[in-house]
Amino acid sequence: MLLIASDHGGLELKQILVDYLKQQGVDVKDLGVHAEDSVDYPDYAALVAEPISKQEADQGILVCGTGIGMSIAANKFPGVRAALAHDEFTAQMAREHNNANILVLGGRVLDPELACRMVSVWYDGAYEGGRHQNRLNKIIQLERHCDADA
Ligand SMILES: O=C(CO)[C@H](O)[C@H](O)[C@H](O)COP(=O)(O)O
Repeated sequence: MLLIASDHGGLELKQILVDYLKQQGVDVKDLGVHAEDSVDYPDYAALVAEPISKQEADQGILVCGTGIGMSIAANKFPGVRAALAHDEFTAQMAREHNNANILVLGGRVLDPELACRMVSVWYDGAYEGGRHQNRLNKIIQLERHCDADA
């Protein structure tokens, strides 16, 4: 199951991505927004990031105007690796090197066709592990360190 959510700035692209993912046969759960009224992106980042942090879901997509706010908010959740991608290369690396469990996109910056291709390379890609796992382990250590200081 792939979770997806946006704020109002990402609504249009999110709807395109939901349709695209369904066409591709992906089991996608749309957690909103469903209207153009102004909302606060941290509320929607949490709807996707919290279940992933709790290991109740594996991966998700977040969309806001630039992708910046959603990335900042989602990465507050332990175990979440939310990657803001701008093109096919960064989306591919987000999977292969960072094993990003959330892909973040900017609805006001990306061409929708490009965004669909980015979602595909990330979703269908494979994490390379190896030297990259050492780095992800260090991120886990950083989370534990911050937890211990709290
Ligand atoms: O959080 C953001 C930027 O980092 C998102 O792009 C938001 O969608 C954006 O800030 C919303 O802006 P608005 O003027 O309230 O529509």
